[in-house]
Amino acid sequence: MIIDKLYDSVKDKGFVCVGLDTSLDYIPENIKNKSSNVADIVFEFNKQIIDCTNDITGIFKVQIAYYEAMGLEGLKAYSKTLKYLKEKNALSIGDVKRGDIAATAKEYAKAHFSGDFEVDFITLNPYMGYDSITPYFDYFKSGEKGAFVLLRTSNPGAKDIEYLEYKNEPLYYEIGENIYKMADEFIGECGYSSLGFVVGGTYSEEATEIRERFKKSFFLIPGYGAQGGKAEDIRLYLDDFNGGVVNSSRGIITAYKKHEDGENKFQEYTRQAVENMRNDIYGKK
Ligand SMILES: O=C(O)c1cc(=O)[nH]c(=O)n1[C@@H]1O[C@H](COP(=O)(O)O)[C@@H](O)[C@H]1O
Repeated sequence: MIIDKLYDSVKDKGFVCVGLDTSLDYIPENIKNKSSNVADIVFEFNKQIIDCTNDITGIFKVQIAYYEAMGLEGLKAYSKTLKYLKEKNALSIGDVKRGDIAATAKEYAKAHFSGDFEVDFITLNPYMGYDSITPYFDYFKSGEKGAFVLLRTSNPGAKDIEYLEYKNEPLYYEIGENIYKMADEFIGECGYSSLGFVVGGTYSEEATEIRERFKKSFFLIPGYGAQGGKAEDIRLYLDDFNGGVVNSSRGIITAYKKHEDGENKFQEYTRQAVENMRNDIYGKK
């Protein structure tokens, strides 16, 4: 199961998930000056990040919106980045947050689990119902692919719908419990399922309860860094520093901007940002 690969990767390389949310605004001038082609510039930036962090990064998450916003050139860079990750034996999450009727979902599955945009995991939005999630199951059964379904997100608007009261508790528990049952079919040797959840690291009130109730769920935990998620809160969602990956995007890929000599030492500062994040969450600083 793909989740066993992720579990082993976290064991070897740690729980950090580097987010390649690449906007042209984030790219140092000296990389921009290397080419006039947008796809090449974006890929070169991502490649440099991957090269200097791969040995301390459990998985990379590539947020497709940033690439779509750049049109066809952006999607070329998206595809090239995913191929490069594969070449480097790095695992990938395509952050596509899909959710649609079954017939369309089947096409999304094909689009992101094969071909030009193939990734190991994708993100899914369950709010159109369970028939928007089940069309991906054949890929999970194959053992090759997995997904993270939004459970309780990191944004302030999470309160608007996810927290609506249902059977005396927030609605996301009801959705979570139903998907958790389905996820039982895809449990790997590591004890976690290839169908996991996205849990925002910006809230901690229910962290212990969430970890306890969804014991066999692997979590994608965004919100550290730019969104202010705290190490002590995020730790609660992990299980012995595994069982989840902690994403930071802007906090890592724009870290170099905080230094006067940042452009010249782009890779050094990027790696340092991952190391600092690891140490912070491990409680070493
Ligand atoms: O599914 C996600 O990855 C996600 C869920 C969520 O609840 N909150 C959240 O921020 N994300 C994503 O995680 C990344 C966070 O980026 P930074 O805030 O720059 O670290 C972005 O790619 C978001 O789209």
